[in-house]
Amino acid sequence: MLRNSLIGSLRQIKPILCSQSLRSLSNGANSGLTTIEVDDKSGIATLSMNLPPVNTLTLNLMHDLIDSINQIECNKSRGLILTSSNDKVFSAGLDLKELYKPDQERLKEFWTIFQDLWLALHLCGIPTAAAINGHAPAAGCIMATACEYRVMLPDFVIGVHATRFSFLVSKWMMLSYQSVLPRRIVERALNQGKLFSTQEALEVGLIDEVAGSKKEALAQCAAFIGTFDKANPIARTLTKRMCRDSDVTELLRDRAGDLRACVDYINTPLFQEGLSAHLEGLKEKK
Ligand SMILES: CCCCCCCC/C=C\C/C=C/C(=O)SCCNC(=O)CCNC(=O)[C@H](O)C(C)(C)COP(=O)(O)OP(=O)(O)OC[C@H]1O[C@@H](n2cnc3c(N)ncnc32)[C@H](O)[C@@H]1OP(=O)(O)O
Repeated sequence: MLRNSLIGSLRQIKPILCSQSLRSLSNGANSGLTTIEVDDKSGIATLSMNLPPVNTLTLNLMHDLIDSINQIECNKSRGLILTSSNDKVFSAGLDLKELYKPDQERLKEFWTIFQDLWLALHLCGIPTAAAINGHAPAAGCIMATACEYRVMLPDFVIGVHATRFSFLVSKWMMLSYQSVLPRRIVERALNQGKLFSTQEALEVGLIDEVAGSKKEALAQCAAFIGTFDKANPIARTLTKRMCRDSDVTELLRDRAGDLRACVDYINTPLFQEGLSAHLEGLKEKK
């Protein structure tokens, strides 16, 4: 909804066509892999990913996330906090099984919805924060960096470790990382395939705060969202979009080209062999 109107004109404010009332958030036609809770006092919506065991970004979870983000925006919540119902994993990133020997049409659909999810989070008109209450590797980290603020619990890891198993990332994913971290740190971390511990992530600025518990993390995210109380919401939204314009345009100017490059790369023996070894490694861990 909002995202689609932005594709036409990034600088325009979407007319609010949504008619649901603030407290009547339901998960409508989605698969129920996300839940939305709106705090009565603050009006802030907490969006939880709920796909056991590790919130892998499957087609259905990504669909539900986009649907939920749209609902939260349409219901004029004051802000959105993204978190997980799992107490060890925020999100394990893209569902690796979708990338292994993929059906070509399904792979195109999968990558397109991943692009859509990134756009939905990146362009969300209301303030966004991530309460990272577990590990956040790869696309889990990219989702967190698409939010405006990150609070993380101790003893977990976050980062884009794609090169460890011969994956590349698209430029828009790198830009998302780079919107939070200095370029030299991103270059090094991406090339190393580095996963940062919570403490390291705080030190480099990948996260903004550490919290002692999920409850505290949610409270810290809510406090961040409260810092915009004096800003006019429309001016804030326009300013956010202006700040993010170049990163978003990088994807929008050639979405089809990005899709082609990704599909081509995923089909290479280099990628498939690296992925196969990675999947074996995950099995052998047990
Ligand atoms: C020119 C441009 C080219 C661009 C080309 C683009 C190509 C795409 C490439 C890049 C983008 C990639 C983005 C990604 O997000 S890829 C996903 C990367 N994620 C990971 O590697 C995470 C792997 N998982 C883990 O490290 C751990 O699971 C954990 C730390 C998240 C949690 O550990 P733990 O609690 O111990 O759980 P388990 O490891 O036991 O896992 C439980 C269960 O879940 C399975 N699983 C875990 N992660 C994934 C996953 N990402 N996809 C699918 N399945 C996953 C795991 O195998 C276990 O399964 P089980 O044995 O059947 O129980």
